[in-house]
Amino acid sequence: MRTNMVNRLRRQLKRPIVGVGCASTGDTSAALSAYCAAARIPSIVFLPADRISVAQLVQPIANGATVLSLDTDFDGCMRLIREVTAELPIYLANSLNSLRLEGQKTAAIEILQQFDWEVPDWVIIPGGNLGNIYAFFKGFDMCRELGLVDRVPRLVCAQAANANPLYLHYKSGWTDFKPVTAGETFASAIQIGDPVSIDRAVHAVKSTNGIVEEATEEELMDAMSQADRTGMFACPHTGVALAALIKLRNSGVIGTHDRTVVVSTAHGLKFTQSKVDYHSKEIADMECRYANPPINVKANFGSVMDVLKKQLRNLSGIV
Ligand SMILES: N[C@@H](CCOP(=O)(O)O)C(=O)O
Repeated sequence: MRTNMVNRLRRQLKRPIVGVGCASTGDTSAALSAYCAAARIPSIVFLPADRISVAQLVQPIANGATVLSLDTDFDGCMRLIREVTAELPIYLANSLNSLRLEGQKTAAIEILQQFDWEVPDWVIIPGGNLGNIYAFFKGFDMCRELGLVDRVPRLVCAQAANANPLYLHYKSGWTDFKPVTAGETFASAIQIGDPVSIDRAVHAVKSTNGIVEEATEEELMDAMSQADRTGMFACPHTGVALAALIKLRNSGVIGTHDRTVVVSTAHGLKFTQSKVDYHSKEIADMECRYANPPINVKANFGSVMDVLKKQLRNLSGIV
């Protein structure tokens, strides 16, 4: 977000802007409140009560934002803040704001730069409000227009099966878009049924010969946990994108030698509860096949040795 631009608008507009606002499932609100605090601009965030993690809730609170915890889902928060910002001089920073996308698109430029300007074959992006996929498209396409690269990657939008309006639209052959009521998902930041950037996302997918894929709760939690086993600490939304990668690889759509980037949208530390539930195998109807629960052991040498010998036998078969 360009806070210098907001500060300029605050001074120059006939009706000066008094603050910056967003509806959020926890990540936009964290970024917005941090930058606003640094730029000394008041921030106002609308959050769906009891639908975001404690770590996500506490970030805007700590940064001094005005936090409205609303008894509705993200789509309800989004509708409300659009109504409110039509009345009050609050600058709406969600992804329907084209200036916001200008900042967001730089992630695509960074990918190309880090790949030494060699275009990856695929970029997989978790999709909720759908500004992200359009911003990536905009960044890649700008680099193509500038002649920095000669093509754009194929984009994959990965949605949770419980909140999959774009996936359904794609599967229907892009016939009339229908918003859905988003069901509960561990990928709570993309628990969105009526995305504001739907048209832009459709444009991004179509223009890149892209794909929309979905992941069930079990698929996304397993994929996240598999990634963690490699030393990452992924969030459930990244799990959705990784599950899409696994599915597209298994079906042969993504080839063995295709260079694929998976976009990770949040840090796993914001979602410790779902990881704890997974590793405790406390999720109904989920096998949790990569669970790694802690072992409770009596605090004496004999008990510790017994457990370790058994464990090492299982791990290496040599003790
Ligand atoms: N996942 C987002 C939802 C807000 O959408 P955007 O339009 O600001 O991208 C969040 O973290 O709040």
